This record gives sequence, C-alpha cells and structure tokens, in this order.
Amino acid sequence: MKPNKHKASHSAEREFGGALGATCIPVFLPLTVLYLLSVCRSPAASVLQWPPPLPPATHLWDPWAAVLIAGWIALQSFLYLLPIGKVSEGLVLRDGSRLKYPINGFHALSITAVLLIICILLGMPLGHLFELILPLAICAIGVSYLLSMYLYIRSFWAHQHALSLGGNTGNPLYDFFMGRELNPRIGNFDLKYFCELRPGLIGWVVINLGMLMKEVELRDSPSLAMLLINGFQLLYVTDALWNEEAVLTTMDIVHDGFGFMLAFGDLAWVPFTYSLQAMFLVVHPQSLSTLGAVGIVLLNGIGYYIFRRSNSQKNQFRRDPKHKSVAHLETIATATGKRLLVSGWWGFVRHPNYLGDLLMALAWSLPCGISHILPYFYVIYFTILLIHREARDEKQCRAKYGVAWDTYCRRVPYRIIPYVY
Ligand SMILES: NC(=O)C1=CN([C@@H]2O[C@H](COP(=O)(O)OP(=O)(O)OC[C@H]3O[C@@H](n4cnc5c(N)ncnc54)[C@H](OP(=O)(O)O)[C@@H]3O)[C@@H](O)[C@H]2O)C=CC1
Ligand SMILES: CC(C)=CCC[C@@H](C)[C@H]1CC=C2C3=C(CC[C@@]21C)[C@@]1(C)CC[C@H](O)C(C)(C)[C@@H]1CC3
Repeated sequence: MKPNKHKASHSAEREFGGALGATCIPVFLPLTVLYLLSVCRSPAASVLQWPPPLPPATHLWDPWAAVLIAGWIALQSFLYLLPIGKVSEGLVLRDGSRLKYPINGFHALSITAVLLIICILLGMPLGHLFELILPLAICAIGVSYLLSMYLYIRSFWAHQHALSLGGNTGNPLYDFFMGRELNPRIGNFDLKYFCELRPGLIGWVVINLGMLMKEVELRDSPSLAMLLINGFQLLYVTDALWNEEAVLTTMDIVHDGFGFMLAFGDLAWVPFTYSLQAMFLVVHPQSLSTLGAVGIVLLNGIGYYIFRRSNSQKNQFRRDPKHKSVAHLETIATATGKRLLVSGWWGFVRHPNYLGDLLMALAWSLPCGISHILPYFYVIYFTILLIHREARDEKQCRAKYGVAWDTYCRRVPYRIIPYVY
C-alpha cells in the first residue's frame, strides 16, 4: 500500500525548543537516566562528583535484562487484551468518531501483584533488580527508540484526520519527537493508551519492590523510609489505574501525538527515574523518627486529598455537570458550549491537581533525608514539567475558550500555588 500524502501544518507553533530541542532531547534524556542511576548507586551519590561515577561497559549489558523487558511487555500486553472490566469511549475525534478503550488497568495491576507474590514465594530473587537496573534501563531506552521509529514510519499510512495537530510539521526530527499519529492502533490495541499506564507505571512499583527486597537481603528488614516510599508510590499508581478512565481526557491522550517524547517518557523515564528514591535508600540507609514519619505521611495525605478531589471534581463536572456533587458549583459559560468551574477546587487555583501532585512529590523525597540532592530530583523535574505543562494547557485553553478563559484567569488569578504562582 502506498503511504498517504499529508499536508504538513507548517504554521503549527513548535514546542520543546523546536527542531533543536527535538534533536537534543532524545540524546540528552536517555543519558540523564543512565547518569542518575549510576550516581544514585555510588557511595557519594553526588551529582557534582567529577569525573562522574560511570560504570564499566560490562555493567551496561545483560541478556537477562532483554528477556525481562520483553517478557514484561508481553505480560502487560496480554493483561491489556484480557476481556475483563468495562469498555469506555474516548472524546470525539476530528472525524466525529469515538475510540473504545478497555478499562482493566486495575485488574492488570492486581494480577501482576498476585503473580509477583507467587514468584517471591517460589524464591525468585527480586532484589536482583538492583544489580540489573542499568541493563534494564538500556533495554527500555532501546525499546522506546524502536517503538518511536515504528510509530513515525507507520504514521505515513494514517489518514490526515488521524494525525496530531502539533506533530505534523514536515520536519522529520521534530515530528519523530512529538509524534505524528494521535492514536496509533494495531487492531484494537491502542499503543499510546497502553504505554501511558501499563508497562512503565506498574514497572515503577515493581522496581520499588525490588529495592525493598534488596534492603531486606542486605539488612534483614526494610527500613521505615523504604516502606513509606513504596507505600506512597504504590498508592499513586493504584489510584491512576483505579481511575484509568480519567486518562482518556488528559492532554497526552487527547492532544499529543505518540512519538519519542511519550514513548520514552512512559517506558524508560517513569520507571527508572521515578524509582530513584527507593534505589537511593538501598545504598544510603536513613533513619527516620516516628514524628518525622507522621509529618511526611500527613503531607502525602494532604497532597493526595487535593490531587484526587480536584481531579475527580473536574472529571465529574465534564461527564455530568448536573450531578449532585458538582451541580451547586459556580461556573462561567464559554462560546464552545462547555462551562468552566470558578468555585470549588478549580476556583482555588487554576491547577489544584498539580498542587496536590507537587505536595506528594515532596513527601516522596523527604524520607531520604536532606544530606543529598539526588532524591529530590523528582520534585525538581516535576516542578519544571508541571510549570511547562500548565503553560501549554493555558495556551490551548485560551485558544479554545477565548475571552471566557481570560475571565476565568481574572477570577482565579493563581496558577498552582495560591499567592505565590
Ligand atoms: N506524575 C507525573 O509524572 C504526571 C502527573 N500528571 C498529573 O496528571 C493529572 C492530569 O493533568 P493534565 O493532563 O495536565 O491536565 P488537567 O487534568 O489539569 O486538565 C486540564 C484541562 O482541564 C480543563 N479545565 C481547566 N480548567 C477548568 C475549569 N476551571 N473547569 C473545568 N475544566 C477545566 C481543560 O480542558 P477541557 O475544558 O477541554 O475539559 C484543561 O485543558 C494532574 O493531576 C497532574 O498532576 C501530569 C503529568 C505528569
Ligand atoms: C522528561 C519526559 C520525557 C517527559 C515526558 C512526560 C511523561 C513522563 C509524563 C507526561 C504525562 C504523564 C502522565 C503520567 C505519568 C508521566 C507522564 C507520562 C500519569 C500516568 C501518572 C499517574 C497519574 O495519576 C496520571 C494518570 C494522572 C498521569 C497522566 C499523565
């Protein structure tokens, strides 16, 4: 079959530093993952160490890592395809159609947990993930490159209306990075939706568990700090999969194409950098007072409460504005027919869900103490990501809602942190 001739949207505004950013980021970010993992396992764990603690080449490759990554993706694909749970429709696409998505992520997590428990009881050395972490990361990075190349090539056979508006500029490197096709599918298997929530997110908590088991191997029992980090992050991942349907309305699914940025972010960045705190604790044990632990649990609880309540309020409002939990909230009309909330959580700041997420991010780093900056990498990166994401969302909302958005911004002047930002 001949590839389709597409009209490139040369006028689309370029994000992430345009073509230069799209050329540098796919080189820089994978190296950052390997650098952070190497530093994290070194005794000094200092990001300022020079020369950096680079591992010998023999530590970078292990055929077992390739087998594990392939097996993991195969297992998660199998669980995704299981005919359990409900099927939901996504938002209306440009051609007026709506795609169907399986909502069985929580089932996948539960079945994975049972399989892991069985494997551990049978004596599988999960703590060995600690030794295998660099080869695993290299394989995951390799998979994200291969997947992005496949996505880029196949996009030339997609219909014009199936392409994302931002990733179809005609510049190959930029389009490879941003992703040309919006919802690439093999049959009913939606590649972007699968990658967003399954292999990387569930892989993240499995790596955390591996670090906990390594701690048990080394010191006979897990530390309080390790238990807190495992517990907090498991709650976050479970919440994401329990509320899987809500992902169908996020920017990533609705607006962004599926290219290197999301493929690498989902498959390599999330599992291998979001688990840095647990990995740090294996080599750098911390003692945590009960009072400190209570304070951190409280911080995570407050963050989670804000994150969940605000996300649920918006999702409920978008699904059914007349529902009794949201019908009383004050709103403003927009020319599109959709309304914007100006009271409740969304009248507090314009992104209350980001605020909650940031408080949780801080609670995930604090159990690692304050002697090193490395465990705070997630908070720092996440703050930058959310500020950038907020600006992207703001631009899209202003284009969508025009003056109504300006009225909303006047009514709710702060973006994420009241009276600060
Ligand atoms: N852990 C991680 O690495 C990451 C986590 N996240 C989390 O993912 C979650 C989703 O975030 P994200 O996808 O960025 O976007 P949001 O869930 O914040 O959604 C933004 C959209 O909500 C709608 N909206 C905005 N203001 C209002 C209002 N006042 N009333 C009604 N609707 C409104 C608009 O869409 P419309 O009007 O079209 O419905 C807007 O485009 C967040 O909790 C975030 O913290 C995000 C990125 C990374
Ligand atoms: C540095 C780099 C390559 C960044 C790419 C960004 C991605 C890592 C993130 C973009 C949006 C994400 C979301 C989640 C994970 C990180 C990425 C993929 C998310 C699945 C985490 C769990 C949440 O509950 C969520 C479902 C709301 C969230 C959705 C967005």
